[in-house]
Amino acid sequence: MADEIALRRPLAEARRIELGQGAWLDVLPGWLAGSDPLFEVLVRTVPWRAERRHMYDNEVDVPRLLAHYGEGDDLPHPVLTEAREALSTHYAAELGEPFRTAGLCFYRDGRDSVAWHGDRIGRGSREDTMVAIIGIGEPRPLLLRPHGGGPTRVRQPLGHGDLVVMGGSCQRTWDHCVPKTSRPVGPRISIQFRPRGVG
Ligand SMILES: O=C(O)CCC(=O)C(=O)O
Ligand SMILES: [Fe+2]
Repeated sequence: MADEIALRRPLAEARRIELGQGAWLDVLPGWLAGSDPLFEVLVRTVPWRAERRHMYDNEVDVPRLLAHYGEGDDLPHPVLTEAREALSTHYAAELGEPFRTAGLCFYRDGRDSVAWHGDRIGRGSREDTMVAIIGIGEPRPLLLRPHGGGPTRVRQPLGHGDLVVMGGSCQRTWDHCVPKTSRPVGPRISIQFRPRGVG
């Protein structure tokens, strides 16, 4: 059933990209099947809110819609609970704790974006940790470069059920962003799972 919403590949098939400085990126294209029907459910049912605030090191007004699910909150679809549990199991030894929170971002079109940053609110600024992201809807590239600037070193498209996991020192030694684009692009939702105290 092409439209069934389910995880379809073992996480062991993820490919690891060593970024250097103790940072890495695991990539698993098409982890989630049925991402289009899931997208429709999330657009309709998630309590999206617009947010203008300062976040991360230096900026930013937030040109995208957000929703946050803390520990113990029910996630907006059971497949997201399954995904969080599968990630917690697969990375248990390496991470040493489960993924606990979920942040959802809705990029309505190419004007929605997130500026260069590391997830350094909390423990990501001091410790190795992991942030797992599933992209659904239209792919938008996640760019990575070493913290402090310089050219983009990785450009990883994320959409239609693709998974990336940023790990090791990635949040403090590297920055990531989803740039604006003037190309016509459809909407995209990003789902990020993080351990306790990582933001
Ligand atoms: O949209 C994405 O895939 C990345 C989002 C992100 O980096 C964040 O919310 O911290
Ligand atoms: Fe981030």
